[in-house]
Amino acid sequence: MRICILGAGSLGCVFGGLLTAAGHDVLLVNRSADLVERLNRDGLTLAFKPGDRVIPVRAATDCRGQAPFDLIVVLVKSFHTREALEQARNAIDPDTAVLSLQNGLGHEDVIADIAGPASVLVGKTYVGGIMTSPGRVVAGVDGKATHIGEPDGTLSERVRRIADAFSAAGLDTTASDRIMGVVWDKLLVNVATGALSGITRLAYGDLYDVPEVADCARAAVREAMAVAAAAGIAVSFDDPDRPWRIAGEGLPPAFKASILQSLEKGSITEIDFINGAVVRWGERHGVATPVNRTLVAAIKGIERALSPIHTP
Ligand SMILES: NC(=O)C1=CN([C@@H]2O[C@H](COP(=O)(O)OP(=O)(O)OC[C@H]3O[C@@H](n4cnc5c(N)ncnc54)[C@H](OP(=O)(O)O)[C@@H]3O)[C@@H](O)[C@H]2O)C=CC1
Ligand SMILES: CC(C)(CO)C(=O)C(=O)O
Repeated sequence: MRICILGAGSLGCVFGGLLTAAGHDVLLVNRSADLVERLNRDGLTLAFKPGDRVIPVRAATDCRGQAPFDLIVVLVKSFHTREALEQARNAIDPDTAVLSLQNGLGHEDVIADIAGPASVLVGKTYVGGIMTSPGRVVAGVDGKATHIGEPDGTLSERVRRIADAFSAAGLDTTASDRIMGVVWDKLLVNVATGALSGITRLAYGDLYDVPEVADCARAAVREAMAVAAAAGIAVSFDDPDRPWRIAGEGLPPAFKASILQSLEKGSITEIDFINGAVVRWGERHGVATPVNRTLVAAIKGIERALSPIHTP
């Protein structure tokens, strides 16, 4: 398959590296010329528990001159999606599937705007990646599932084909007929810990030690579950404690949720797509979301206090 990883950062490199190693024709796109040069010169190093694996990869700073891809996997941060896809327009044709594996809600609308509704695939992943230096990524793949699907839940041939290709590459992937439920399951996990990590500045080891934080996390998840129910979306959890627990499962005590990582880099965060999405969906469906609203306000305030934020 001809695949573009749009936003080859921490997570994109894990998917791009493993799909390249499995024999697919993969282009890793990252706007950093320095990173692209290193990847083309030295290959990508994926660090797994048993040891490092160096994978020769093909990288570029954009999609200029590229023929249309079979699949584009969107893995820029949520606030970069529109810009990145606009820049990749020439590499999208009616047969190109565009799959977001980003956290949060709302990416599919942006993809549909630019690539057309027929291109849109929906996905979520529990795979993790942290780029520890340019071109070296610590990968968390074992036991971490990825789910992809058509927005309407159809188990199409293309979804099955892509899921099979990902699984054969070592990325355990399911073709899902309830992908919107899967999307909300992951949203609940991010709602539980993301904003609270950013506000408290605590890594997971400490975050889980503060009972008041746990109470607040469960309250935020409870609101999001009420919104999902009002919207007719069936999530897998009935206890708000589960998403809170799952967020930290298998991660080292020093692990920091991505919202905290963004703030520590001086960047804005994906809060609008996570707790912010719960607030917007709550307004749409008549469900009050005061806890999520407050978490959004606090993170927005921190982003402002850290300004001048680097322009993303
Ligand atoms: N990392 C993880 O473990 C997980 C991440 N996710 C989700 O995956 C998405 C990506 O996260 P992550 O990999 O951590 O983020 P990263 O910031 O590590 O990677 C995104 C990369 O995209 C680059 N980029 C930004 N704009 C463009 C553009 N226009 N064209 C090409 N490249 C661009 C960024 O460059 P620059 O650095 O200059 O901004 C960055 O290197 C997010 O939605 C996140 O929530 C989901 C599950 C786990
Ligand atoms: C690792 C996990 C699941 C929870 O922190 C995450 O998605 C994030 O930090 O954004």
